[in-house]
Amino acid sequence: MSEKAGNGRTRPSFSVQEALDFHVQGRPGKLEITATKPMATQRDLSLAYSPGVAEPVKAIAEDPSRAFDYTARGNLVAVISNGTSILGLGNLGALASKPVMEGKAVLFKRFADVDSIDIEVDTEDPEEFINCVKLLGPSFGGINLEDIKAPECFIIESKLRELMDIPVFHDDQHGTAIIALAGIINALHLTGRDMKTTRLVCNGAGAAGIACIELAKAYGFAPENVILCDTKGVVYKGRTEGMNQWKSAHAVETDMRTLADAMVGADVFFGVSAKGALTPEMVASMAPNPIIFAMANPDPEITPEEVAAIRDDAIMATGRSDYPNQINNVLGFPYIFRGALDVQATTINDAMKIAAAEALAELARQDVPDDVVAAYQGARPRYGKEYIIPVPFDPRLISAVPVAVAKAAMDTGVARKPILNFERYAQELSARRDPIAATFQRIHERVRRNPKRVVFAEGEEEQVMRAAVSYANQGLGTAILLGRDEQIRETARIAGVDLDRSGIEIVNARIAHDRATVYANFLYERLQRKGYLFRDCQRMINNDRNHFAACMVALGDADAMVTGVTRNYSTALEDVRRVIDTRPGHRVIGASIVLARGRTVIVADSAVHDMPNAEEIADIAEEAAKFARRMGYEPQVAMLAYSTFGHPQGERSAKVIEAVQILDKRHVDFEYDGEMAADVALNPKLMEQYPFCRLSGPANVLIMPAYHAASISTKMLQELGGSTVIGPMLVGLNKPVQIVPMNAKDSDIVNMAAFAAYTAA
Ligand SMILES: NC(=O)C1=CN([C@@H]2O[C@H](COP(=O)(O)OP(=O)(O)OC[C@H]3O[C@@H](n4cnc5c(N)ncnc54)[C@H](OP(=O)(O)O)[C@@H]3O)[C@@H](O)[C@H]2O)C=CC1
Ligand SMILES: CC(=O)C(=O)O
Ligand SMILES: [Mg+2]
Repeated sequence: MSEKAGNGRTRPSFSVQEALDFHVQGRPGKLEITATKPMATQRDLSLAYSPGVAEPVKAIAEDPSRAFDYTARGNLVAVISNGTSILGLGNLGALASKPVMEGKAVLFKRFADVDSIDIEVDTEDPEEFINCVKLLGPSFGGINLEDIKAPECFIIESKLRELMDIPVFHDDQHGTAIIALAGIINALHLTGRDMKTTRLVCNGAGAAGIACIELAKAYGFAPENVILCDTKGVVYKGRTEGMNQWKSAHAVETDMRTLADAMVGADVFFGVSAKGALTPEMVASMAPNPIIFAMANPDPEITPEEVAAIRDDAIMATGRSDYPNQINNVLGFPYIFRGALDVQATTINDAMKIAAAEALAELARQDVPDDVVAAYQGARPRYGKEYIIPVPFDPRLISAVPVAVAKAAMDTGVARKPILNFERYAQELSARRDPIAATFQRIHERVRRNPKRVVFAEGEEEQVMRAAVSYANQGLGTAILLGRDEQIRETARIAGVDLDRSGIEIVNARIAHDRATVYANFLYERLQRKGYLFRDCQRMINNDRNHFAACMVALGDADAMVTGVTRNYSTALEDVRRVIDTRPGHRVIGASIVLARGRTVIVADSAVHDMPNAEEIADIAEEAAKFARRMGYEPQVAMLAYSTFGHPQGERSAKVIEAVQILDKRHVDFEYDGEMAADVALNPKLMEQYPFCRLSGPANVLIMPAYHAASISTKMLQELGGSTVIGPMLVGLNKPVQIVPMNAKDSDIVNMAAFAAYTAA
């Protein structure tokens, strides 16, 4: 199910079971480790391990800084917790914190290409914890402490900062403080307030609370205007109950005793405490145009809906991704460490934190360019009440924040390896982004704004049901499960899938008589001169779900279709093509997207043409180039063969050479060349040996000389090369249909359904 959030956006939701299934699927958890060097031959082994490994060992022993050259240390951050304050869930122990820590580790990778590993340390004793982390120093380029409760976290962090020569950063303290500062800089600007006279109440005097107000004061808030509260109420001078030295440092002379007292007339509320801690009455008592950052996770101190019910002049932010204005440290830690690692900083100091906050605040004030709109669910946000801070998916963050952090590190003398050319650095940072993730996000967002009805032809299969539920839950539209009602419900019951929700329809092909006759007539019209009797068509409609589903799409009862898990690809394709034609002026091909080592290439034709002739190869190249553009890439098409520019000669290569000549005659509007071998197409050094080659860089579209080459190479890459292969996607049909591989997981099916919906007119 999906709910409406602010800004007219759809808020995807999920069930407890879905969250658990997400973690259990495939390899349990969210992380694995892959090698960056080949480990195939005896020589590889003797270089990677004994005896070759002795050489970097000796070099590092002589000069420790060489560890950044010869090991993964320079890009490796440990996410370390003892689980004493997991999100806002409390002290649930080291082991229970592992899903969060794995999550932080993968966010490091996803957003900033920082390698990261989680470490859960099973002790509540600060001394033991400090000793453990201190001894891990040689392994990492940085330490991200996480979800350690106050006040122990202060002792732990300050001691480790003293003991270690790499950045030690307690994310719940400084990450939160940095993002909150970024948000408050803009919120004050929008409400015309002066920081020096603004009254701030912070509820929560733990890791996040203390750090938030410390940074706010360092930036200009007057100490007397900042009131700190905890479970005992206001932290006032002279209070003895539940105090510690970190709270005492922020105690003020006041008669206020409760949060409710403090909130009267307050300009700003920071919540880093617990769900529901702020009441509507307290919000009502705040100053005009109040600023409310309810940052507790997973549930905020008060919801935006509750605030909106009381007053409409508030600037509202939460820690969650499903409301506007997410004040969450995910906006900070990946990029702050990226910048710190890139200059081999010895620490993350205040100047670096403030630089990060200012860079974030500045980004929200800039116009959102076209290629960034997708990150904002398709809406182009404008700096204002509902947009004071960028979203974590904003692709500009990776170049904006690390640059600011690295510069500040250099300016304050903590950078061991200065950046020499910041323009080039910003470009390198952008290249670290995973383009396909952004593409799929764009596809999902586009569909969410214009939801579609997708028929899932194999509705009785468990993974298909899960995909359908996820499709509907993500707000992508209506998922129609085709199959026997009884059978679908029984399988769903056993698998624990809840189908009784809006956005899911079950259609029983056998008893949907009214449409079945229409479909049979439609099919008979198409096939009567191809050797089919009416009876045959009736049978296909009644007994075969691919034909039924394809007719639904052909006749407008559904917008798009997904099938494939129960039948091999070519059979499913034959079924579909009996019902749906090629789009005029197009050619039906399969295009696979291969993601390998930060690179994305499109491979075609990976589904349809067995042994294409030259004309067909040229058509495939044109269709694949269009597909590439649709996916957001400017095509650079390599026409592949086993030969390169005429050597060695052979029959298949001759067809590819002819295809290139055909494209020349067609004056197509994209870069292409060939014939060439795959290594020449992909490796710029090899390409340099052919200076006349018309490609301006490594190819991103590879046209295979035949189906077998496409199929074998993509499947080998998937199985042996550690690459992700998406597809083949069917391109060129007149109606959107996608066929998934038989081993597709529910997430693959959802992606294909979303892609089919995206291409539905
Ligand atoms: N949005 C974001 O990016 C982040 C959000 N957070 C959220 O902030 C919250 C606190 O995290 P953290 O600082 O790490 O935790 P800590 O355990 O270090 O501190 C918790 C603090 O909250 C106070 N507190 C708890 N419940 C209440 C309540 N009902 N009313 C008033 N004060 C309360 C505690 O009071 P006392 O001292 O009296 O026990 C303590 O001071 C969590 O919900 C967490 O999810 C944290 C980091 C980042
Ligand atoms: C976001 C985060 O780190 C927390 O809630 O603890
Ligand atoms: Mg945390």
